[in-house]
Amino acid sequence: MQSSITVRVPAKVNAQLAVGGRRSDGYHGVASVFFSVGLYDEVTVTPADRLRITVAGTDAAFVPTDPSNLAARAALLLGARYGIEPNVHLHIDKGIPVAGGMAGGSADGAAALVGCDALWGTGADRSVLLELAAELGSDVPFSLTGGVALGEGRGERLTPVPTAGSFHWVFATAEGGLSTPAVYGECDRLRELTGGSSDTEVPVPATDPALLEALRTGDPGALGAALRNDLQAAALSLRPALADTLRAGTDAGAIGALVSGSGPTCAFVAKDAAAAAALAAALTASGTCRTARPAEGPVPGAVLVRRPLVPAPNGPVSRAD
Ligand SMILES: C[C@](O)(CO)[C@H](O)COP(=O)(O)OP(=O)(O)OC[C@H]1O[C@@H](n2ccc(N)nc2=O)[C@H](O)[C@@H]1O
Ligand SMILES: Nc1ncnc2c1ncn2[C@@H]1O[C@H](COP(=O)(O)OP(=O)(O)OP(=O)(O)O)[C@@H](O)[C@H]1O
Repeated sequence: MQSSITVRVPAKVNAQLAVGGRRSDGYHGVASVFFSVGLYDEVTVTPADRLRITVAGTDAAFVPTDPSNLAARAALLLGARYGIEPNVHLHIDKGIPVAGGMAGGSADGAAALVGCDALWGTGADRSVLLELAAELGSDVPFSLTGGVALGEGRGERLTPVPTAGSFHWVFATAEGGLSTPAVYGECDRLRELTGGSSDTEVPVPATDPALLEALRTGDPGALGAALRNDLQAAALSLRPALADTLRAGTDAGAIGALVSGSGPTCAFVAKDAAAAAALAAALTASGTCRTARPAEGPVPGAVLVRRPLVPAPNGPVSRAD
């Protein structure tokens, strides 16, 4: 019989994040070019007598193990949809920075949806998983799909973006996280100083065609030049030291630099794998970040890495893959 399922799920960076005005529901309309990169969490789902969460990895101590954890919320939501008691142990091995602007919690929510679906044999359609993902959070649908995608609405309405080849990124993590609502709130506050922050006062968010062309042609220089994040000023306002990190990366040869999503992780583009390794070493040595890691992308979204154990037709139990 099947014992446990492990799902691997990547982090994201927003190669571009255009933020519209604050809507009446409190969210902001966005045009987000989500880009999945090879920094991963793994979520292992095992049958248990009750819903239980454990967390390992860097900064595990900052991740909630109560029902507010996005992985727990995902199990509860999928269970409620299919009338299943969500009695599972969810073990999260964190490789994605916590509260770092790289959708770590969202990744775990997406992974738990995929893992519980496989464990319970619910066979949910992709469209159902995407709908539940959007209910969990604006970034969760993209964690499910991975690749590169344009996110509209509050970020949950996805359209795949064609890309060529692989791009080389470096991610510089910071001590301590930033709260996503606080960064959006700071963005509104800064906008109030210069003309208003509501839906009617801020232009409709749109993507830059130069970014889409850079992705389509696989040109890292053009990607670096087209990076843009409307939340960056707010993240820098809340954490001024991030300017030093961005400058250190640019001085060390990055061909593009921006704050990742709501921060405080800073993201840099390098021309190839060797340049990314050198840039990560220089950033780590600069003392302007906790550590810097290279990662390639795009990569797929949440995927099963260990399939259920199933009885072989004429023999002992074996792995399905
Ligand atoms: C900054 C990004 O990571 C960029 O991809 C996302 O916009 C944030 O997505 P997320 O963490 O999944 O956020 P959610 O869990 O949906 O929302 C958390 C809070 O962030 C703010 N929020 C989020 C998304 C959005 N489009 N507008 C917002 O104003 C709201 O205050 C909301 O209450
Ligand atoms: N599985 C989880 N992993 C990490 N944080 C979680 C998780 N579930 C809930 N949280 C809560 O969510 C907060 C934000 O963490 P997360 O790592 O998702 O931030 P983020 O990467 O900045 O998110 P995003 O980029 O989607 O805005 C944490 O401070 C924590 O309280």
